[in-house]
Amino acid sequence: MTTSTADGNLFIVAAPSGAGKSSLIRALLERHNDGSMQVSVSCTTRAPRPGEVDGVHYHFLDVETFQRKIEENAFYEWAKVFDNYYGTSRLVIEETLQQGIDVFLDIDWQGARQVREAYPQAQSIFIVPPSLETLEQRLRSRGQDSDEVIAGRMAKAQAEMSHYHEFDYLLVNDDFNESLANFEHIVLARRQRMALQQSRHAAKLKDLLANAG
Ligand SMILES: Nc1nc2c(ncn2[C@@H]2O[C@H](COP(=O)(O)OP(=O)(O)O)[C@@H](O)[C@H]2O)c(=O)[nH]1
Ligand SMILES: Nc1ncnc2c1ncn2[C@@H]1O[C@H](COP(=O)(O)OP(=O)(O)O)[C@@H](O)[C@H]1O
Repeated sequence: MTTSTADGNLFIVAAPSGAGKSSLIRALLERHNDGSMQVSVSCTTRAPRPGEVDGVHYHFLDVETFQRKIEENAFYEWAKVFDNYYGTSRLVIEETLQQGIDVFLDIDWQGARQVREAYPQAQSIFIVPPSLETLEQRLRSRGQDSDEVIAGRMAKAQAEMSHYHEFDYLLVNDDFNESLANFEHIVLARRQRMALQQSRHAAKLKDLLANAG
């Protein structure tokens, strides 16, 4: 991907299912609803949960369509998670970043690896629950998955968590408001740093042009 200093920032947010990543991203976007941040809507072959809307929560695709998109190189990253395919649309990410908008990717560790390789300046945040018991309680309280699905997610949680060290930040989501404040701090600090770099570039360029003239 070609980048300019005015590009938006790319944030990877991963967590075991039920740790609270969707809730934290949603709450952050509600606090910054000025169009400067967006969450990427992934494509998936999993069935919609009750209340999930096509194009809002996910783009729900059949396996054949998903595989065709893989062949067309339409995904920035993709992975198989819990026996379903999930992927991030390349075009949407590139266009959104080029508009200077920050993008959040709610993806698993496999996707995070691919994004880091393609876009090393991406910031990655791993969210963990305070305990496995709490994780199970959250999956149950969400009330959207069957016992079988919850058991499968709990079984995979430890495998997902074993990748925490690949991430720039680790956030323990115990008290929600405290986690939200920490999450916001990470995001705003990155923005500030990039803005500072950009202004340094601008100042250097001005000097260079003045000296050349
Ligand atoms: N690699 C990758 N993983 C994704 C993508 N979208 C969602 N996931 C991950 O797939 C897993 C399951 O997501 P989902 O079925 O929505 O369950 P939830 O995490 O319990 O809400 C989570 O770890 C998501 O972060 C994507 O576009 N790419
Ligand atoms: N800090 C927290 N304390 C208590 N409940 C939480 C907290 N964070 C999230 N939850 C709840 O846990 C459930 C799972 O959160 P969700 O954001 O859907 O997880 P994920 O996107 O990581 O799968 C939801 O019912 C959510 O409201």
